[in-house]
Amino acid sequence: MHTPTHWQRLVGSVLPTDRRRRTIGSMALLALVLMAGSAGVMLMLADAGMTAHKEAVQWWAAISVGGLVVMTVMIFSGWSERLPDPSLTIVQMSWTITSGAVAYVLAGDARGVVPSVLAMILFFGTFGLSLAQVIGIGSYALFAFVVAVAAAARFNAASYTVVDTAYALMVLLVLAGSIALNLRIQSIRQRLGLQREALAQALAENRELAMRDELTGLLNRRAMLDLMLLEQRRSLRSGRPLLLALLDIDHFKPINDQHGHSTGDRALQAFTAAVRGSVRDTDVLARWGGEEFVLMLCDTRVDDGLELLDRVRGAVAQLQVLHVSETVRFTVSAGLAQHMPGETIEHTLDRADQALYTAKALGRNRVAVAPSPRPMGAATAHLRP
Ligand SMILES: Nc1nc2c(ncn2[C@@H]2O[C@H](COP(=O)(O)OP(=O)(O)OP(=O)(O)O)[C@@H](O)[C@H]2O)c(=O)[nH]1
Repeated sequence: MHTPTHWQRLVGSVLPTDRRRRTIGSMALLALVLMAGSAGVMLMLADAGMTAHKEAVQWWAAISVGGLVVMTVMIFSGWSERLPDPSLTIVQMSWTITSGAVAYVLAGDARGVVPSVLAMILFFGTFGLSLAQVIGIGSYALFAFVVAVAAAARFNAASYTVVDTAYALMVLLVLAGSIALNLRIQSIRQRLGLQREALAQALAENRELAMRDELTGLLNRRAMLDLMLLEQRRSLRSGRPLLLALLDIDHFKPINDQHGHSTGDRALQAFTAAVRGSVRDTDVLARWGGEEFVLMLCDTRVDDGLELLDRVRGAVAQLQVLHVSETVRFTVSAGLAQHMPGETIEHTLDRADQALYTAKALGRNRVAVAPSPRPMGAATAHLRP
């Protein structure tokens, strides 16, 4: 078993237990650490006399870090959950951009540190924002720094040199580059999202196709076997009877031979529709192969199953499939078996098949019931004309 390290235990005890909140909480913590680091650098520069206004830098550091501390507490306490964006990404980014712009004015000769922090801030929200939000926050950053560059030029007009112009250009370049890259990442994310959706849909369609017979749309043999095994367990637990019937269209080969394969196909489709129209939604019909079908009747007694199969037989006998000017008609024979506790599904199907054989042998267009399995294997089928 995985034993958490001391560090993981420590982080686990601080972060919220809810997974989503833990994720946004850890992002907020990261933003706070970055801001605290930047504030530390600014204070260090102020101490070294590199910035123009030492006291103002101290106030700036306290307010910038303090604001993020408040937001982090709002996230960790769960308070932000009542807001439209509980991660507070936009608020945090606006706060840090504003504080970066102020730092640019206050940093004096040290304003060269600002562009890298700015780039970090802008990439911070890349994965949590929509395209419109990226454009919005990018425009705000552009506005804030244009104001900051103008303010820095005005307040330090006396000592303004070409280096300050270079810093200003650098800030604007970093901004433009970050926004362009962010937009690119957004479009890649969007494309990936669409691809993921298409893939999930294709997978679902594939799964469906693998389970279904193409001609009739019914469950195929493999899918039906899985379903029967599931119902077998249910029936065993609940004690409710489970019936399996094998249905086989009578003299189907002549239909194909005389009227063509496509008429045969239409006959199979008409047969499917007729059977489905005669049974309950909970009864499951599957194509077992060729012109043979399996019908599973859950929670149904043999007498009721027989009555239902008789109804199916009648509905199929009424079918008319048109071929040129002729009408093709056909009938169906069925073998019914009740699944008995202790026997396998394959064995129940074998008994249904024997009953079907009996129905065919006795003239077709009829339903036969398989007798309960006997230890000696003696089997005689009860018949319904
Ligand atoms: N059109 C069409 N025919 C199929 C399909 N699958 C199986 N068949 C045909 O079904 C016929 C089955 O014929 P047989 O097994 O001899 O049985 P039958 O003629 O129905 O005779 P009985 O079952 O004894 O009444 C064959 O001609 C197969 O080619 C299918 O998907 N489409």
